[in-house]
Amino acid sequence: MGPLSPVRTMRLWRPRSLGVALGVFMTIGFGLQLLGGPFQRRLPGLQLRQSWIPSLGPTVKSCLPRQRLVFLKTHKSGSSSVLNLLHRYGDQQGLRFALPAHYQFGYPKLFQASKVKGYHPQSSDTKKPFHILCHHMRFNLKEVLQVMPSDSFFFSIVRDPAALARSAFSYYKSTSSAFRKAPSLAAFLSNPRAFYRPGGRGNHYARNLLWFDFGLPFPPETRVSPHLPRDPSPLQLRIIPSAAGPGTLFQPVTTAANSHQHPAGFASSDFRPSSFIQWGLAWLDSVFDLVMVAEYFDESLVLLADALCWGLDDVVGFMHNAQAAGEQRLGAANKSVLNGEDQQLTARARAWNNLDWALYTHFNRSLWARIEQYGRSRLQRAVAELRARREALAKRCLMGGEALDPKYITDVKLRPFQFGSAKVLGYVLQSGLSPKDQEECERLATPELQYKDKLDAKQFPPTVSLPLKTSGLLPP
Ligand SMILES: Nc1ncnc2c1ncn2[C@@H]1O[C@H](COP(=O)(O)OS(=O)(=O)O)[C@@H](OP(=O)(O)O)[C@H]1O
Repeated sequence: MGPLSPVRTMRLWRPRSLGVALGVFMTIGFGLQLLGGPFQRRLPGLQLRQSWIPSLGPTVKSCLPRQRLVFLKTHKSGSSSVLNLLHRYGDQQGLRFALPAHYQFGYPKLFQASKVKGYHPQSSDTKKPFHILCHHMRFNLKEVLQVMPSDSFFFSIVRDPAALARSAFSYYKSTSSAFRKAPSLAAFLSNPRAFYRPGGRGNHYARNLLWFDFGLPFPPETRVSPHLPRDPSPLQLRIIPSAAGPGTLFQPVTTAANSHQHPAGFASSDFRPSSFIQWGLAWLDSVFDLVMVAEYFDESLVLLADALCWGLDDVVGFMHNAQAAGEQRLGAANKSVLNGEDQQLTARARAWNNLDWALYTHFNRSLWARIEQYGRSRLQRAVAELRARREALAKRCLMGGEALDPKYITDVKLRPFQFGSAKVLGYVLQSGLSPKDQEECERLATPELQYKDKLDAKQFPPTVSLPLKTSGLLPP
């Protein structure tokens, strides 16, 4: 490997070295606190990513589409819907995917380059043969850079930990020992310590799953605050009027006094992100070019298309991997007025997943800062256009125009993998589609596992064994 550029060197701060740095940092943290102001601002050299400049508008096309991508597919956060658009784009453009031998890269272990099918150690960025790395992993930058060029576009997605907890509890009920013992999510969150043991089987699904997937080290004091289950500051959720429709979601409200510092839930000093967390977030900022927010999925897609210099048609798609009762769960987390029980559950889930809540609010803020840069009304127009195209596609492609219970999906190519305690919804195509529409609609509706198999077969075509010349071995 040639000399490391400062950017690459800094990016190689992997979790273990980060952990040591964090330990040192925490010991001097108090002194730094005395300097006042957010610590992040005192690390000018740490911001490694090129700062993002929004494009000038639809008429000015001065960029080249980016085709080297690392997508950290976090769990239960809308990531399968993103995966579908990556699969489609890479498939149509003939790009090479860094694929796992099965469906994940040794998860929950940290990502290892050796788990990539067809990987051979490469000496330089230019020789790296893959364009897209996007399947489930626990992020490990050093190993990712063995497979992908360091100037790849790094991105990921986060979701409100309360919605994520509802989704994960139902999906991983039998996988996590903590969830398995709990009769309900409400019972679990009312006294998590009664069920949860750190390091217990599958228990990374039960607490701070996003933080885990991002490969960050856990602070030594990862334990329930003595104030739990007291709720953090009263949660208010505001519906954004412009985001009407099924995708209508919320923006955590901040009070006027603290709007630039602490989103709702951090207003209480108990939930102020510690310096440890701040450091982890600053590190992620230095690595990831964009972190999407599931609650603002369409807004995130528009920003993604802009950052990648892709068209809207490249990012428009259908929702994948929704669980049958998911809409109620999603609704519960996003209703403007939550009933007492929902509100308590939401608050408890956010407090229990305190690291994820810090991640989520951090990236929610970054997204909104980016939206401001892009221009709110310009974004609204693009989101409306995206939704109109999605609706038109749904009408053209889908039986019933929407996701259906798997009992209706008889085509194995389209039936989503069923797991967890709720049904996973999928799609049935309209009959009588033209061959062109059939192909396009199938791409949009294909679940992630089947699409991965298709890409795998394309990249690694089965070797055809040559017919043997010995006629004696051939059947008569
Ligand atoms: N576009 C969009 N916006 C908001 N939310 C979305 C979106 N697409 C998928 N989802 C919801 O994300 C949940 C599935 O997440 P993942 O695909 O990451 O799950 S998995 O880890 O790959 O199994 C799953 O949540 P639940 O239904 O609550 O389980 C999906 O409904």
